[in-house]
Amino acid sequence: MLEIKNLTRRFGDLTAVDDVSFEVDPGKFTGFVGGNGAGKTTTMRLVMGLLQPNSGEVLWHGAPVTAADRAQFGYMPEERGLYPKQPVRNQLVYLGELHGMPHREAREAAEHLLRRFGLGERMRDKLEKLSLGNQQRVQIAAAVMANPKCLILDEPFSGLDPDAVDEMFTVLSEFTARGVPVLFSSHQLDLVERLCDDIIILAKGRVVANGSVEQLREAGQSQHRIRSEVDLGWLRGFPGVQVLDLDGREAHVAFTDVASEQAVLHEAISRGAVRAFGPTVRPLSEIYREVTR
Ligand SMILES: Nc1ncnc2c1ncn2[C@@H]1O[C@H](COP(=O)(O)OP(=O)(O)OP(=O)(O)O)[C@@H](O)[C@H]1O
Repeated sequence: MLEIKNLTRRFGDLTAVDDVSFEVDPGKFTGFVGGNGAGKTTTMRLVMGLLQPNSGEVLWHGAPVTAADRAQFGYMPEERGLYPKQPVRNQLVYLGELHGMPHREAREAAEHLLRRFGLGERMRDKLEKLSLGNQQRVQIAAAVMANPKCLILDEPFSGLDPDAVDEMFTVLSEFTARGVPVLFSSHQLDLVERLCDDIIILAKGRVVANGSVEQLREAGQSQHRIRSEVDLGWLRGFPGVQVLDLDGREAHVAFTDVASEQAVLHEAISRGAVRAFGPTVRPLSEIYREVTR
């Protein structure tokens, strides 16, 4: 397990990462979400030891992370690490060798990955000759090349079309299935909601929400949709109910307690047939707006 404990990093007067703590559990996809400048990249650089914290620490399996541990992490940096003018396969082989793989093994692993990513025909091409989406695939291949024990990926899915996202996710799932913790940052909330087990939301350098998608939804205000055969105007002013949206026979409401939920249901039935009554699934984008406000 990767633990980020009370990390703080300042740049002059700016506190880019402010007492940030969270965990990335084995075998889990943890999405790291936050607006521009929230501190995601800085946190990832601190995890990788590319920046030093002003305070706080990073633990790997309960002990302070070492250079040897980090050498076994797969990292996809924001600035991307590969050379545009070098052939794709050579770069992956070189990376594998840097991580201690014998040449032959590195070459086999690189070729296997590139074929897997649909780039079998492009192995000898310079990176810059590939489309942006394919360059991104190669960057992901580089991060997973040396059988990483932990993956730290800065915006791995940006610039990928939906099919490519699913393809990359399938590849990364092979690592989580083996217990590898994966932390990835993203601006694409719908994608994070769909792919992640856990989510960390960062705003102005601080963690403002942390948990599974279900936990975040439950922690927020619970909303219900009601559809009736008669007008629902009576909901306005009903005790324990906040009307969020009302359109004749259909309403979105929030209950302040379980008792008011039952009271409204009884009242609705007494006034006419109720066609729908149940909690609505809130999109992550809504929760995000709430916690980053
Ligand atoms: N080396 C640096 N020197 C000075 N300020 C920095 C440095 N690196 C980051 N910052 C500042 O720290 C804050 C957090 O930046 P960071 O890149 O970590 O955010 P982010 O969440 O990754 O944003 P984005 O989604 O835009 O990439 C920003 O205000 C940024 O300008």
